[in-house]
Order: sequence, then structure tokens, then C-alpha cells
Amino acid sequence: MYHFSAMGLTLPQGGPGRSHLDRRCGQPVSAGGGSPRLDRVTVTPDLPALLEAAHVVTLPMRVRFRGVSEREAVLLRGPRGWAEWAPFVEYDDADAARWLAAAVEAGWGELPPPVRDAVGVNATVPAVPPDQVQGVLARYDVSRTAKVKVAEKGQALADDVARVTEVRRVLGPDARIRVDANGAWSVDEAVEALRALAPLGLEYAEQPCATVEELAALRVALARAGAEVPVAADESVRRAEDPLRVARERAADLVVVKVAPLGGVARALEVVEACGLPAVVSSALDTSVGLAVGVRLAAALPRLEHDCGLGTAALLRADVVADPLLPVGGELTTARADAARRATDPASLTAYRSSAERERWWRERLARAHALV
Ligand SMILES: O=C(O)CCC(=O)c1ccccc1C(=O)O
Ligand SMILES: [Mg+2]
Repeated sequence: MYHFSAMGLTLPQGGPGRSHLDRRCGQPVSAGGGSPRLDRVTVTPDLPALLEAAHVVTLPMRVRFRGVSEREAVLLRGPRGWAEWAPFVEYDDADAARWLAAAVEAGWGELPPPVRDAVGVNATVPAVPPDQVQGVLARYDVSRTAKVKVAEKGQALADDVARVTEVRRVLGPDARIRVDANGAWSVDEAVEALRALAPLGLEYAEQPCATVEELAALRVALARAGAEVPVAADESVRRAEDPLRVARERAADLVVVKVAPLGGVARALEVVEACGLPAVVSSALDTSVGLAVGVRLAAALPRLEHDCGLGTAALLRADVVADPLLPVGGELTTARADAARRATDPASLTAYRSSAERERWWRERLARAHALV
């Protein structure tokens, strides 16, 4: 069984009151003095129902991202709407079970209510050469904020500087530019890289180093070096045994949260509340169905001060809805997000249906994950 309470959640100093994270997906939740948004009943479907609901697709991408050029996903038709289950292929079954808890919440449960009806969205620029930057940015109706991938294997700091310089040139001096190193730098490399990139104007650096200890050391080193770039934690939240540790250790200025890896919208809200740090919602390279649930998380956060990484439908060449959930005027609305979750297109599910071999792999994985939820 997968227990949220097994994750050792302890509040950072100065955080709000005790959090109620011992909610188990699939069980009715009792009030127990907890937050009212947890008084929702989610009934996990049994395995035959889940397999019956599942459609496995392989979607081509426009540009290589995270080392892949195709995105595989399982679309689940739940009684409450479509849901997406697409844990990255290298993730283990425990990770996959958390992603399944999120899909069950979306398809069989109820999402926490929004407090805003639109959220700002950033453009996401993969680690492309500078001459491709303009083309990538042109796919987004977004001008205020871009996230740029840096520290790609096989590339040098000069490549990052050239890419970020080009993003700055295209978007202009007022745009917010954040970089994401996916933990690839050592502390020293991060200091060197961020000193080189800081003059271009950085909103923050996402997961510059791999560990919480390194992030904490980097924040000190950056302050000493006079390169005060805020640090955001991504993998240190979504892949950590204890997602609050990064906040307790003062290892980040803000947290990046993703619905699926954290086990759902309600659970992600709890993590943000307990961290007590500003949050940015981001995608896990989801289809429009997964992105729509990300919009619902962003819309439900009590405070939202940053644009969110939910524009990644632009990285897919094909999607599971006829009208992909792409930002308009730099925003996504909850109305369009909810519509996307109703609009999953049977023709796309057929056209992009995975090979028999991949379908078998995903269905077996689904059964293993289900046994852990
Ligand atoms: O945040 C964004 O702009 C887009 C999402 C993104 O970068 C991402 C997508 C899939 C897997 C990992 C990441 C990441 O933030 O590291
Ligand atoms: Mg990231």
C-alpha cells in the first residue's frame, strides 16, 4: 500500500500548522480536523475497470526533450472525465503508483476548487542551438516568460550562454528568463555558470545541482559571489522521499510542483502549503489532458506569483485532443482546461495507438502500479 504518511513529512520552521498528509488514495477521507479540501471521496477503480478505461498512445514530439523524441502516455476514461497516466519509462513502480494516484483523482475523484480562472504560462525552450530558438518561441503565444534548458549532456557553458542570449534577444529586456539544469551542475559549476548567465537577467535557476545539500551550499556561494540568482527546487521536491526537506534545509527560494509525480492536485497543494515557499506549477511533458489538471493545480494555489510551465503542448507534434491546450496571450484558463479534459479525441487515440508490444508493457505496468495504490 502506498501511504502518503510514509513520506516523513515534517514542517519547515515557520511553516503553517500540522499538515494532513496521511490521506490515502482510494479511501474515503474523514474530516479529522483537516483542510476541507481533503474531505473528498476518491474510490480507486479495481484493476479490470482501470484496464478497460485505458488507451495507450505514442505521440511524436517536435524537438527532442529529456532525451526522448516520442511521448508515451496512457489515457484513462474515468467517470469524472479523462485522466492521464504517463510515468517516465525509467521510473520504478513506486513512482508509477504516485502518478496513478494523481490519475485516479482526476478521473474518479474531484479536484480542489480553483481560486482564479486563468494562469500565466511560460514558453519552454529545449537545449537547442541558438538558430532554433526563434522557431521554438514562435510556437508559443507567450512573451513574458521563458524557461530555457541548460547543462545538457555533451554541451558546454558557451552553448547555454548563446541559447539564453538568443532568448533574451527575441523576447526583449522585460521578459523573465529562468533556466533549468535538471541537477547537472556541481556547486562550483553552478556558480561559474550562473555568474556567466546572471548578466542576461535570470528570474531563477531551477534544480541547478542534484542534491538538497548542494542546493543549500549553492545559495550561500551565490550570495558570496554577488550573483544573487534565486534557486528553485524541482527534482528535489518531486523525486524526494521527503518533499519538504528542501524547504526545511533552506535549500531553495521557491518550489516547482508537478501534479502526477506528487500524487495529485490535493496532495501537491498540501506540499506547497507545508513548504511555505512560492510555487511554480509545471508539466511532466503531459498531453493536453495532463496539462489541464496542472492548470487546475495552478488555479487552486492560494498564492501564485510566477508563470507556470504548462505550455508544453507546443513540444508535441500530436496530442489527444483536436484543439491542444496551448496558451493564448500567455495564459491558460480553467474553462479551456476543463474543456480539454472532456474533449479527448477517439480519432487521435486510434491514430496514435501504441504498438502491441508497448501496449502490453504499459498494461502490465499499470497492473503493478495499481497493486501499490
Ligand atoms: O517547466 C516547464 O517549462 C516545462 C516542463 C519541464 O521542463 C519538464 C518536463 C518534463 C520533465 C521534466 C521537466 C523539468 O522541469 O525538469
Ligand atoms: Mg525542472
